[in-house]
Amino acid sequence: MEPRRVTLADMNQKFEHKIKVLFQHCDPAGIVFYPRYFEMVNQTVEEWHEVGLRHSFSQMHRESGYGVPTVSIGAEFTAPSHMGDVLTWSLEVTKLGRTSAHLRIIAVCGEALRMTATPVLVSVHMATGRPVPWSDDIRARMGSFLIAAK
Ligand SMILES: CC(C)(COP(=O)(O)OP(=O)(O)OC[C@H]1O[C@@H](n2cnc3c(N)ncnc32)[C@H](O)[C@@H]1OP(=O)(O)O)[C@@H](O)C(=O)NCCC(=O)NCCSC(=O)c1cc(O)c2ccccc2c1O
Repeated sequence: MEPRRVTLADMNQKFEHKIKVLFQHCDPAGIVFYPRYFEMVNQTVEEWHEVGLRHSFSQMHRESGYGVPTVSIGAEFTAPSHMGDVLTWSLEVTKLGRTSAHLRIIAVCGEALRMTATPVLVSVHMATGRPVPWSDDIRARMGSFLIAAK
């Protein structure tokens, strides 16, 4: 069957979830330590797979036999976060390649931007560690989070 094309009407979805900043995330200065932000970025990617793409990480790794390592990541820390802050994380796809997906993930607290991460994930076959094209199904689901070129 011909894979369904992603149309403009399908695009521009944004995945959102919230993470409360806990004591375990903070350094002695009382602000979120940057490796913890990267864990939250990872958590956002996992939640997106589970809820947004309806293809959980356990399904992907244990049943489908592929993974999505990060080949590149940019990060900008705009303002500090403190214990008790509730961060709203949102994720969009900025580019969908043959085997790669470029993401923009931002964390805000209320209206205030705290961090922006721009990871590039690559679909790899777990047994070989080599890139494999996205399946038509996952490509179509990821396509709905693709932001239209401005
Ligand atoms: C990932 C690799 C196997 C890719 O190998 P290679 O670069 O040789 O492949 P290609 O040249 O064919 O390129 C494939 C594809 O990637 C794009 N690309 C390659 N390099 C870059 C780059 N620097 N920036 C942007 N894009 C790049 C290229 O354009 C191709 O795209 P197409 O769409 O055109 O097909 C190999 O690079 C590799 O194995 N790298 C090491 C990966 C790694 O170890 N990362 C750190 C650890 S990963 C990790 O800890 C991790 C754990 C998790 O639990 C995660 C959970 C959720 C998300 C991420 C997780 C995660 O990253």
